[in-house]
Amino acid sequence: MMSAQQPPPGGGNELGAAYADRFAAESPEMQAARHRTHALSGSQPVEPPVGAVLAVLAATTGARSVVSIGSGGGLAALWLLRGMRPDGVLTALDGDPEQLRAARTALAEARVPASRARLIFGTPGEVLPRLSPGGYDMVCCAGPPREYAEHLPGLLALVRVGGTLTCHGLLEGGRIADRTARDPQTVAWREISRTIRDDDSLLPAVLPIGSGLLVATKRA
Ligand SMILES: C[S@@+](CC[C@H](N)C(=O)[O-])C[C@H]1O[C@@H](n2cnc3c(N)ncnc32)[C@H](O)[C@@H]1O
Repeated sequence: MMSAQQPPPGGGNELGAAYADRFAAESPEMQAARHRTHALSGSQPVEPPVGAVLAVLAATTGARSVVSIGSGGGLAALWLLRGMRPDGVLTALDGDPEQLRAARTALAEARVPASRARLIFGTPGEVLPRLSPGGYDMVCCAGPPREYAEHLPGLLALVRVGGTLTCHGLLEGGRIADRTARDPQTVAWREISRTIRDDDSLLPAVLPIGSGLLVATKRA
C-alpha cells in the first residue's frame, strides 16, 4: 500500500501518466541506450517523461553547452541533444569506462556528429577542475547522490546565470520524505535538496515524474 508521503507516479492518476507518456516517445536509439545502461549496471536511466523535460529545458534555455554528470549509456545525452541548439556541444562524464563506451555507441547509432559531444572518463572530483565556471547552460546530474553531493558547489558554479541544474532520482522509493529513513543515499539526497532549496540565487522545483527531477534555475 502507498504511504501518504509516497505519491504514485502521475499523482495517482495512472491514465493521466500513460497519456503524458505519449509526449515522451523514445526513438529506437534511445531504447537501445536504455537497455545498455540497465544491462551494464542495473542502474536506472532517465524515465521517458524526465527525458522529455530535459529536452524541453535544453530548448527553453537555448542550450549550447550542457554537462551530463553520470552519463551512463547516453540516454539522457540523447534527450538533451534533442532540445539543444543544432550547434550545441554536450559534455558527458562517467566513472565507468564501459558506460562511457556504451554512450559512445548510443551517440553513433543516433548519428550525432562527433563535434557535438565530448565524452570524459572520470568522477566529478576529477573532471570539475577542467570545466569552465559559468560556462554551461545546463548541468544534469544522475547517479548515486553521494558521488556528487560534496561537489554540488562546484557543479552549481558551472551553470551560467539563467541556466539550469537538474538532479534526477531524488524521489526514488519515496524515502526522502520518510523521516525514519537514514540510509546514506537518502541522507545525501536530503542534503542536496536542502542546499538547493535554501540557496537564494536559485529558483527550484521538484517534478514528481519518473523517479523525481529536481530543477533549479540560477537567477539573474
Ligand atoms: C543512473 S546511471 C545514469 C544514467 C544516465 N544519466 C541516463 O539517464 O541515461 C548513473 C551513472 O553514474 C555513474 N557514476 C556513479 N558514480 C560515479 C562517479 N563517482 N563519477 C562518475 N560517474 C559515476 C555510473 O557509472 C552510471 O553510469
